[in-house]
Amino acid sequence: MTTSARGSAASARRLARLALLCALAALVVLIAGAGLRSPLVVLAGLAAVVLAAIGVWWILAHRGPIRLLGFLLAVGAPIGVIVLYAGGDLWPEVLASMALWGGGLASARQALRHDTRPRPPRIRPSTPPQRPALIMNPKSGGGKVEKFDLVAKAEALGARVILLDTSTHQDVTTLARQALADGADLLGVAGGDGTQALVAAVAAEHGVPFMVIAAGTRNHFAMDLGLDRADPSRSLDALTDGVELRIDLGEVAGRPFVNLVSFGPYAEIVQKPEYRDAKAATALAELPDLLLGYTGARLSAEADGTPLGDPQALLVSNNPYAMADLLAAGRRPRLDGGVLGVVGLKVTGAAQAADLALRGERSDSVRTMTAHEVVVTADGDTVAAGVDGEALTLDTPVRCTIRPGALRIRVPRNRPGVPPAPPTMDWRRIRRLAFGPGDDSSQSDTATESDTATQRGATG
Ligand SMILES: Nc1ncnc2c1ncn2[C@@H]1O[C@H](COP(=O)(O)OP(=O)(O)OP(=O)(O)O)[C@@H](O)[C@H]1O
Repeated sequence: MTTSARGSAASARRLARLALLCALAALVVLIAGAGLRSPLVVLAGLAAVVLAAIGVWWILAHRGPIRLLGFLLAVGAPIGVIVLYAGGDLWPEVLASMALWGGGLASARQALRHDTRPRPPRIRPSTPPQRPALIMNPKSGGGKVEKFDLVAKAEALGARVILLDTSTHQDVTTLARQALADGADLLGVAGGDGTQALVAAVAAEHGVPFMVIAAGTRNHFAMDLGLDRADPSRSLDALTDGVELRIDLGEVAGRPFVNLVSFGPYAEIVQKPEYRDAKAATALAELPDLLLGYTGARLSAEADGTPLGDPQALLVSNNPYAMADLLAAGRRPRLDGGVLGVVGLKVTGAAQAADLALRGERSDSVRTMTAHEVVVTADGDTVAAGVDGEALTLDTPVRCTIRPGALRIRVPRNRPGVPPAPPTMDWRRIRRLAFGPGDDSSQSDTATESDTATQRGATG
């Protein structure tokens, strides 16, 4: 074990012990304050979570009086439990116990982070491009191309800039192919993830490097590449002081994707013409029929031949998302694992909604796996899909595959890097970390010393 790995293991052990201490203190404070009423306090808290989840389900899946009842439950349950604690004069104990429990959770997560060394991507030697061509969308990210003066900065570094004419729909695939025919030796995009995927596919097809300029609104792809999303002009450093990575490219119905394909209610709703003008109202109007299966496509799917049943919603991603993070920022620890991430979700009633609220990703409503091929069928000839944020209608069956290492990607040598994804909570692992024999067989991927050293250099 190296000195830094030993330091990390020691920190993980300290944090795991602190987490257990906080959890124990949370229990002691509660029992000391509430005595025999402690189980009731915990039960009341859990009941509030369950009732609020049922309320949320009724809001989403029903209309009229049941939706109203759902609203009352979702708001009333947390308020009710607060009033109950206040009435029993248990406020200080409950607050202190919750604060300690929160501290315990935070320490536990930190301990797991220290114990997990994500494998850095392998960096390949490469020479700077001589004739880079960058496609820029002046409308992306609310006008970041102009705001960050990207055209002038890129041209000053010797790049040819192709500015999209957003008054009409331009075929970016043809623009990218033309740029290569004109002699470009690197393609890049300052724009949304959908545009990134189309141009990345052309780059992969011709074996030239691709470059991402984080000028979109969400920039999910740029985030998982570890680029600076606050200042897209920093991405241009890849032209002069860059390194090359090899990453995977997803393919759905023969079309490339860099992040995610979604099927189900979300994909159906965003295709409604009225969605652009009234997002929340359209979602609330459409969700009940979609969730209860009265309208919309009934999906069924198979991952590498394993049936996934008939999920209500299905996400297929280019490499799996960190589960603990899926509903938050949505982060993929790596983009070169050579597999698709698959998440199927099925909630058909209030009980399952409550189970999902209590057990999260461990709930029976969630199914996760990795696969090389996912085939999605529906009860119609076509199905709505969101591909890297673009609303599309695809012919069924829809085949999703992955092309491992298909894309050469050039990123700045000095970039913020990918923050480690929040680990899934596992108290048994915390106990082992705190008191088990120290070892270096952590949950890391098998990072080699040289990889780690290169990544440290890469992330500055
Ligand atoms: N190929 C294209 N030709 C012409 N205009 C385009 C093209 N692609 C996108 N646009 C226009 O640019 C706008 C913004 O594009 P895009 O969706 O790529 O960026 P974004 O919304 O900022 O990114 P994100 O995917 O991160 O949300 C679109 O709403 C559309 O008006």
